[in-house]
Amino acid sequence: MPTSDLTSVDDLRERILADIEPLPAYPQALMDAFGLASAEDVHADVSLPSFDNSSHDGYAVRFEDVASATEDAPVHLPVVGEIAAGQAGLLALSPGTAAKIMTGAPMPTGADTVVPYEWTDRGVVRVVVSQAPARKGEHVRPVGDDVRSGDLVVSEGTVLGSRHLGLLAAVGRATVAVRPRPRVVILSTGSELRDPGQPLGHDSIYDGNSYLLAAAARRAGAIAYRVGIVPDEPAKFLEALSDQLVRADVVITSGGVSQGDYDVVKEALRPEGVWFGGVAMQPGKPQGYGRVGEDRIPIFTLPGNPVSSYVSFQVFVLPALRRMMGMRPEVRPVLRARLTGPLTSRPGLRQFLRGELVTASGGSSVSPVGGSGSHLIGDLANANCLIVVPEDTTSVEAGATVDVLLMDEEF
Ligand SMILES: Nc1nc2c(c(=O)[nH]1)N[C@H]1C(S)=C(S)[C@@H](COP(=O)(O)OP(=O)(O)OC[C@H]3O[C@@H](n4cnc5c(N)ncnc54)[C@H](O)[C@@H]3O)O[C@H]1N2
Ligand code: MOO
Ligand SMILES: [Mg+2]
Repeated sequence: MPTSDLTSVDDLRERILADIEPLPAYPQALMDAFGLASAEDVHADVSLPSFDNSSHDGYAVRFEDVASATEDAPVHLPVVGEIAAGQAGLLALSPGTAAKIMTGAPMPTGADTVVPYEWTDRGVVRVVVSQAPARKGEHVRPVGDDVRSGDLVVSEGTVLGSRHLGLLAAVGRATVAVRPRPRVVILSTGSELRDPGQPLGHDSIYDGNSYLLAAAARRAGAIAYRVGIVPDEPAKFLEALSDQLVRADVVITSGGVSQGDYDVVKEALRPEGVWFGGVAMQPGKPQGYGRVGEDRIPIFTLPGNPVSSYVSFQVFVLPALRRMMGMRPEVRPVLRARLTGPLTSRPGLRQFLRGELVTASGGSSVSPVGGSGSHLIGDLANANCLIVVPEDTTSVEAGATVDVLLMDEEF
């Protein structure tokens, strides 16, 4: 197939993303929302802090009462009470008095400043203050200093990590609207495939792809159902597929999409209206995408070569899963690194070569790992990045800067 007949990587990705919608949102208890995207803009119902409180253990005072305190001319104040965190304490502090106050405890009205213990004799009945605060309000955390009631605290699409869950709890939210993890069904096609742990004939190979794809889906945040192996028979493939559709938000198949006589996926799904075609990339040239079954479940039919499956997942499936979860489609930063040696690339195809990225203070460098063959899963596992060579580039010199995408576990 001449490269002019191929669909571009970006066109297919955009077509897929235009077809995929976020899954419906539902309210989720905070801890179970970890790692999911917020499906709402959350505004604070309270301010943080919600009352003026002390940042130090010490004495609540009026600034003017202690402003002159020095080591040589300390100020003496009667201690009229004590306020710990969680205790409403004194209602009002009269001029010329002090109240013991603990970190986080509410400031009594009338007091505007806190003198830490270290600047005093820690007196119980009377306190001797031998250092003056620099300003009124020192060691006091005023209402709304951090967050004001009504502020946007988490915006829609934010992937909820520890910081966000901590903040949501801090403003009193017990639940947050999220989108569910997509349920991804994974089918490997190929009569040559065997399950790991089973005996291998001279003409059979182990099914690596369903593990690769299930792990990649799980890493993306999805729930992966690894169905296993389906032989190269259209009727059996369609039967296995229809059995699985009830529990699928997405289906991924591997194998059977190229030009071969037993390319079962293409044969079975083309009549169903699934699109099959060549994409201007290597690995991952033969691709298919469409919808199947009564519920029109999105299906990605990835090529069978293991590296092709991996790259196709990263380029097409991952952005789609992220959109379903209400996340921005791209997750990887595109890094730039200096190439340690020259490389060549096929014209008209975007090539994803395996590389080893080394980051150093003087800048990052990247070296190709292994060859460009789509079957080289050993090298795929050893690499830590993909070097992306654009369609119009056929050679890159040593020392030139290239785009690099980190592998799944590396970011
Ligand atoms: N005449 C042509 N032949 C091929 C072309 C082409 O354009 N013209 N394209 C090649 C490219 S590029 C790719 S990629 C592959 C895609 O093949 P299929 O998607 O049809 O996959 P299969 O034929 O079933 O298998 C290809 C290869 O991968 C191995 N495989 C399959 N499934 C698994 C699995 N689950 N685990 C591990 N390995 C798997 C399979 O044994 C084959 O070696 O087509 C080229 N051919
Ligand atoms: O596109 Mo295939 O994935 O080159 O081997
Ligand atoms: Mg084939």
